[in-house]
Amino acid sequence: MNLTNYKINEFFQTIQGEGSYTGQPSIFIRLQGCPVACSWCDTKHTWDIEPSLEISADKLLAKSAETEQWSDLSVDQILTLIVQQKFKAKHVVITGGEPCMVDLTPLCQGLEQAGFSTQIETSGTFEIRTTDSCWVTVSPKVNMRGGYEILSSAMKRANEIKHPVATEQHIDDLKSLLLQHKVTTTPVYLQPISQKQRATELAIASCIENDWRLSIQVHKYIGIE
Ligand SMILES: C[S@@+](CC[C@H](N)C(=O)[O-])C[C@H]1O[C@@H](n2cnc3c(N)ncnc32)[C@H](O)[C@@H]1O
Ligand SMILES: Nc1nc2[nH]cc(C(=O)O)c2c(=O)[nH]1
Ligand code: SF4
Ligand SMILES: [Mg+2]
Repeated sequence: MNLTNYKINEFFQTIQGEGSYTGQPSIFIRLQGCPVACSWCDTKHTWDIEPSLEISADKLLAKSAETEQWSDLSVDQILTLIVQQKFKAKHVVITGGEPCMVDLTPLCQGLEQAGFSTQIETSGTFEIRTTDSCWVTVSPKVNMRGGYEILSSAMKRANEIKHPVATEQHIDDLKSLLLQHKVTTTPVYLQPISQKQRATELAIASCIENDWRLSIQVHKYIGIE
């Protein structure tokens, strides 16, 4: 029995739309809570953990819109829900919010023992606690509110770095970060912020210039979750 609990904002099956796993059928587990406060964040409804907004697992599954409501579920409950929902995907993406505010090891262990591959999406501002086999996507947030710094251990653990960009400053920030943390072999993706045309053009040009890869949030272009 694994009774570690996680605060979950959303739980759904879709196609991974970002990074190396783009196109992979995936079950998404979106955790509640993030203090990093990126101004352009597309999941601001996950920032606060408001005790009065706790809901049951049934209500979580019935959610049809993005809300700040969350549900407190154990690893065993999560595994049961995956079976009940008849989800077919074999890959699980744990995102947020900032999932690394909590220890993800019990959740990833439980999922991997049940036959799933696991991936986490993180800002790299908290220690990454997960299994060795988990695929870690670090999307560094430089100089965010509260003075969050990217942990050197997160940059080392990253299987891929996915940097949101809209301005030349973001490109310069990324170059400094890669130099500072001596990143040479980890695949680097640029992700245009909010599908903006200028951001996309900048990302394309910078990918070609630096031999980085482009991640365009495919799900937003095709109108899926
Ligand atoms: C919502 S975050 C949650 C996980 C974690 N807090 C993080 O920032 O990596 C998931 C991914 O979406 C990216 N993202 C958030 N808002 C975005 C936006 N408006 N445009 C492009 N990417 C965005 C983040 O950089 C991150 O790679
Ligand atoms: N389809 C889809 N792919 C994604 N990849 C990362 C996402 C995220 O919000 O972390 C995300 C998301 O919200 N939807
Ligand atoms: S770290 Fe992630 S979830 Fe938190 S504000 Fe930034 S993009 Fe949003
Ligand atoms: Mg998203």
